[in-house]
Amino acid sequence: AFVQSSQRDLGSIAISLYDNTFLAMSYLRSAQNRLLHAEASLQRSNIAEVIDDGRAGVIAALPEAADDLIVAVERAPSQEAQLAAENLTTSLLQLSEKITVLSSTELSASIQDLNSTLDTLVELYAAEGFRQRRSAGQLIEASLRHTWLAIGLSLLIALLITAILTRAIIPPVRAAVAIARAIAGGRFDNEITSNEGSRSETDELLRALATMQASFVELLAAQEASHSGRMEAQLARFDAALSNMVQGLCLFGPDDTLTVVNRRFVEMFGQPAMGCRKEEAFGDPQMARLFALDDHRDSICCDLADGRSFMVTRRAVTGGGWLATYEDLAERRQAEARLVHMAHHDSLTGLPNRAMFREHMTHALGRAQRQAGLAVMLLDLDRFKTVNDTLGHLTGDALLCQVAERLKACTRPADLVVRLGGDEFAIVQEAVAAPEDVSVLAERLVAALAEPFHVEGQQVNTGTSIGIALTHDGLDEANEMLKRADLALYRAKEEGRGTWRFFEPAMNARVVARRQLEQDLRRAVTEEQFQVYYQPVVEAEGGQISGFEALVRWVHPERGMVSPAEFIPLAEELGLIRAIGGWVLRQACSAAAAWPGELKVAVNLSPVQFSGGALVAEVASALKHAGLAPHCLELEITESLLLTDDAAVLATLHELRALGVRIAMDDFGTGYSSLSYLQRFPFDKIKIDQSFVRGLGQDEHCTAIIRAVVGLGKALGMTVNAEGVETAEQLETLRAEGCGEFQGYLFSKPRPSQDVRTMLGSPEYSPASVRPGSVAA
Ligand SMILES: Nc1nc2c(ncn2[C@@H]2O[C@H](COP(=O)(O)O[C@H]3[C@@H](O)[C@H](n4cnc5c(=O)[nH]c(N)nc54)O[C@@H]3COP(=O)(O)O)[C@@H](O)[C@H]2O)c(=O)[nH]1
Repeated sequence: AFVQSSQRDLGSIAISLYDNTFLAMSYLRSAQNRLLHAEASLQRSNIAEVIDDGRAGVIAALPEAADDLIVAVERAPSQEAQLAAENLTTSLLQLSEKITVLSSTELSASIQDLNSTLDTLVELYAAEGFRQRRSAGQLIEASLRHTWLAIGLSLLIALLITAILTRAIIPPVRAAVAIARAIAGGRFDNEITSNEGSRSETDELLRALATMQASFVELLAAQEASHSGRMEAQLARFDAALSNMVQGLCLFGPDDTLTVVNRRFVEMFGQPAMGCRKEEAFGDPQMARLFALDDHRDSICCDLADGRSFMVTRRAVTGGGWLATYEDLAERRQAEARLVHMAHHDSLTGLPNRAMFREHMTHALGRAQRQAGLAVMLLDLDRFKTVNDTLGHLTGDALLCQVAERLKACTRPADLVVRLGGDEFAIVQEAVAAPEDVSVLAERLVAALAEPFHVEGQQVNTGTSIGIALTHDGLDEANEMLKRADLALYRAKEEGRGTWRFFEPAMNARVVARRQLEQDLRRAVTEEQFQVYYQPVVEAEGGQISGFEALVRWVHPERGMVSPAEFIPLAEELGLIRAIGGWVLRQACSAAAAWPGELKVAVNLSPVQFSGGALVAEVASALKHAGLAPHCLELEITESLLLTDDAAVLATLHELRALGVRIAMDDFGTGYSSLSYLQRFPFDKIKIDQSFVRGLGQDEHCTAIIRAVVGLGKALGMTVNAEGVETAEQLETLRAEGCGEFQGYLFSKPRPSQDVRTMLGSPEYSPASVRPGSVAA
């Protein structure tokens, strides 16, 4: 900084010398020259006596000299010089003013005075310039001195710093190198000390080394632990493998002493003395036979004195020694027998399976040719899928076991009861003298399975349908008989389940037709070949339409309109009902949203739609999408859904209710314990099954049942709907019994969506105005 300041000062002096002193002096010299020229021209004019010409030269020179002097004033190197220059300028200007009144001599004398004053002034400027030059020289010398001093000081400081750093850094760095070498050499117990809290590089380095050493120690400990853990796990696995071997095992070392025996070996032969040679392992010389194998025979059968037989297998061990395994031949035979049993029996029910059925049939058909006839019955549980879907597979399995027991209880020991798979059972009845023998058994079976089951504390109702095939031409074959029984079973199910049918040749065609229907239905779902029809629900009081029931129709491309009674059970069986039911729900909600007022729409739900857990969300989404108020949607469920006290079904019903939709019990009275269902859930509506309405006037029980249901509905605060009302007489009776609303052909058949407005526009749906026979088409 000092050197810089000196140089700056020197620079200023040099500039001042040039800009002020030298330039000012040059202007002074210029002014002097002008005066000298003026004086010279004055003298020349005196000599030539052309005085005016000489005076003219002076008049021109004086102002110019004054201008030069003004510059010299401005650049004066000191105040003294400046004052002198100003005085001279003033004198010059004064002379210039008096020039005309002065004589040539006076003028010449004045100019000479001015010249001599100018000389003095030049000397003054020169002296000032010299003074400045001298101070520049002094300054340079001082600057040089200071520069050397600064260099010397810097060197001293540098030496000092080097010494301090050397003392502070090198010992810790040496220590760090030694520690790093020790760590690299595998020593991890080095004592590493560093200055606590210090942020110096060496302390940081030492701390890093300490951390590194600690990490190595941890890593080694972890490796060791994991290695010994692996070893232990390996040993445990090895031990578990040895202990769980079904064969006995012993291992002799290279010195032919007993080294290892497994648990099974001890169970088989007792504990031998370990570390002994084979002759001494057991006290009993008989037992030495167990080790009597030589290297040339690797497998022998060894009979012990106690009657047991073992298959002994010997193997040489790499590195010397040998091991032998022992298999109890009696156990092997038992295991083989178990395998044969498993191959021929169903693991769930313990009944013979399909393989056993075939074998048995081969023999039974041979016997049938020689003796009396043979019947194959094929049984399928009714509503088993619903039980499985709603109550879960464990309940389904338990039900199948109970069914197996009942089937066995109904048959004779000579009959073979088989589980073919799923809910399909078969019975082979031998020594059949006449078809009636088979019918008697079939009837017994249907009745036995129609009785409620009690599974895991719940009552489950199922039933069975039976297809029967009889030997008839002596050329029968197991598969063919099964196929015929299957066709008969189809017919039994079609005819309402809970019944049996004998095979008839015409059934073949029906089954082919059903298979075709299955295919068509699958396509119908993808191509949405459905329509929703609407049947009005009429209020008893006032005869107004309060809503419509949505009923699906399948518009088959070739067969035309197919009844839901035909395809809904099939859709349930094929797992298509969720797609169809969801579609109907969305259509019905959208249609109802467009109806005037607060008309309700009732949608039928299949029990299958309750499984899978998506129903509530599906209903909520249909309502939201259509913009329909939840209380305008009524969901109809059937009693079959409540076959059991299934908590999940009830929870779903409560969730649906929480959405705000209404829940109706459809086909009421057709189940086994209809009344008890009403306890389980607070329905909004009960729909009396059509069969009771149809029975009015013919069967007095029907009137009694309707009266009871209406009374119950009133007591429980539920609307009672009578469906299937076809005649004015039925209507009158139902009205007299107090039914709240009606549905039936008497008012209208279900009709397509576009007819709803026409139905609503009809002058009156008042029961009084509807004459029997005036049913809308
Ligand atoms: N899970 C679903 N099931 C549905 C759906 N749509 C219909 N169904 C069920 O199919 C069964 C047959 O229905 P359908 O052929 O439509 O018969 C209904 C009416 O047409 C019929 N009905 C109405 N009034 C009368 C009458 O006066 N006489 C007479 N003989 N029949 C009449 O009754 C059926 C209505 O039944 P219900 O549902 O019990 O009120 C039927 O079980 C339908 O439930 C569907 O979308 N999903």
